[in-house]
Amino acid sequence: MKNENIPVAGAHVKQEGDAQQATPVSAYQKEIALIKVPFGLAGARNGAELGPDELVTAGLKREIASLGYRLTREVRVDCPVQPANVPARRLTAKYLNEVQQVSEKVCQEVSSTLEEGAFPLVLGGDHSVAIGTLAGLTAHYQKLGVIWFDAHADLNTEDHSLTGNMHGMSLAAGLGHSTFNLSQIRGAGSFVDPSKLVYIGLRDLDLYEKKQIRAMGIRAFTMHDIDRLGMKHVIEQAIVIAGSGTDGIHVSFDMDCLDPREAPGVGTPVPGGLSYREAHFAMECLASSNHVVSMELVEVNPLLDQNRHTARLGVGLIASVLGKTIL
Ligand SMILES: NC(=[NH2+])NCCC[C@H](N)C(=O)O
Ligand SMILES: [Mn+2]
Ligand SMILES: [Mn+2]
Repeated sequence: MKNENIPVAGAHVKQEGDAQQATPVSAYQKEIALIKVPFGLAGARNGAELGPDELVTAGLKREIASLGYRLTREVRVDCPVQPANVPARRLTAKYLNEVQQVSEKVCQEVSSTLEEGAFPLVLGGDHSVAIGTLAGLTAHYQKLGVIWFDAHADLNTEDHSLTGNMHGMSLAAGLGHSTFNLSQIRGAGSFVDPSKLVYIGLRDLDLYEKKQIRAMGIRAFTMHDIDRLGMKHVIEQAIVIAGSGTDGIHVSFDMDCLDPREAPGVGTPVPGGLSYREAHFAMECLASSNHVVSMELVEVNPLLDQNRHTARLGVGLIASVLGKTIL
């Protein structure tokens, strides 16, 4: 049930020779659904549940409108919050039931958005919200490419996680490695194809995750690779890997891929991350590739932020994916 009118972001990016005025585009390219997921129980610290509202306060809707997109739906997924003084039920996968509930709701919203022909923009929340996003996307797209911007690989399973935090397990669920995986989510499609998955920004991996990346042959551009090759080469390669022979690219953007000096408001900061321009440049290249079919931006933690810096940066990066250019 592939949508013929695949809504791609940035389709209106001005090409050389275009008139100065914004180029009119057909409506389907310019429809967007905002799916807010205020869920933070699967993260390492409190506060990621405040991310969606913070991004809106930082001007997200204004930015979307000024790029000429019509907001076709705006939903706030009803998410469980931690009851006071009740300990997590399991240590191997904390708040598993809650993650499952939220994943099903996110899956439904993403599916409906795609059926309507709009572009899903999912706002986390911690990175466990990606499980629901991937579930909804795979239901719609047979061959999904994924570019995962993150300091972390989020490949842990219940048996291998050292923390029990499920935001570190979302891709294991997407690939079908963990016991809790996409097949347990009502409405989900098939697992993500590891050969169509690309990491960008990795620099903090658990031993099991390193082994998995090697064993599966997953393409991973670590910070070392970005230093060595430059973001231009990295993002171009990533677009080829995730974009060729697929129905489109999903951009899963964990704000902790950025250097903590740029994005202090994240729950699991790791030094030595992407610069402001590296991140924007990658988003701009994704926009002009015309391959991006959905995006999620996660792990904005307003409680740890300074002057809304991280949320504002997040809004800017979303704008770049949606086609905002400097000139
Ligand atoms: N989405 C994230 N920020 N994930 C961080 C995961 C950190 C660590 N690898 C863990 O499994 O707990
Ligand atoms: Mn992550
Ligand atoms: Mn991360």
